[in-house]
Amino acid sequence: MHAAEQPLLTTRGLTRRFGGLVAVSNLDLEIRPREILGLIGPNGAGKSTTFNLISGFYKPSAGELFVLGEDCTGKSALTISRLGLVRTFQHGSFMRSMSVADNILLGTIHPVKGTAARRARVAETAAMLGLTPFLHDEAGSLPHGLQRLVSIGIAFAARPRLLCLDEPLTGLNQTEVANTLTVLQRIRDEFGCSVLLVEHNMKAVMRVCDRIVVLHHGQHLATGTPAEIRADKRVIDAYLGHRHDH
Ligand SMILES: Nc1ncnc2c1ncn2[C@@H]1O[C@H](COP(=O)(O)OP(=O)(O)OP(=O)(O)O)[C@@H](O)[C@H]1O
Repeated sequence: MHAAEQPLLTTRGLTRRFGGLVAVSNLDLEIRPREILGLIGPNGAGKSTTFNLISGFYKPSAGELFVLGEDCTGKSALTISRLGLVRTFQHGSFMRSMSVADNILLGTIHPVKGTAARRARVAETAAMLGLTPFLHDEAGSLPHGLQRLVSIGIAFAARPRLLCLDEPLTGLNQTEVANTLTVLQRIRDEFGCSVLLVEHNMKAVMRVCDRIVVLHHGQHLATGTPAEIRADKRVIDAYLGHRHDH
């Protein structure tokens, strides 16, 4: 297989139990280069657990995880992030009292060497995200939608191969959602970065994702393009029939 075609991430039989509860069961997942992959499903389906497993925050009870072909089963979040998988957290992760520039700078500390190179990376990242006019503002003083972009900026400043976003659209208004989706498409198109999107906003997921994986009760229910998923009776019965457009 050509290196460019190698999946960025592969799981085989990935399983996580919490006591007697199987939160993720026997999951086979593949994330390809340059794709926006949506991970959806009803509350409690196992999305966050999957997200934590593939980013190394949880250890699997069984199964395997490969990042860029390297066996990362049971490896730490730091090891996995150094291979190019960077994540955000559900409620945003940034320093409210620091400037936007200093926040993005935090994301450059490990991956970028030297002050000048870091400053250049901050400027380029801010430009990508439309944050240049706000670089010197306190991050906590910005509107909600821009605060979310600061969180994404910190993660993207590392120029990951795979950016994993946990519900980045929750609480955003329509304009902010549209703006964030444009940013995700630019991250894919201009930087060749793949995006894993865990999100309940179905309209947005259907609009931006190349492929979608549906989980239900910790199990894989379906994988397909947005059109395939929308038409899948099992998905409609388990999830889309009870719309989750918040
Ligand atoms: N740390 C934990 N300890 C015990 N049970 C957990 C833990 N984390 C998740 N679970 C359980 O595992 C199942 C899957 O939860 P998970 O948070 O992965 O679902 P989700 O699809 O992300 O849900 P939501 O959309 O509500 O965020 C749920 O039954 C949940 O209660």
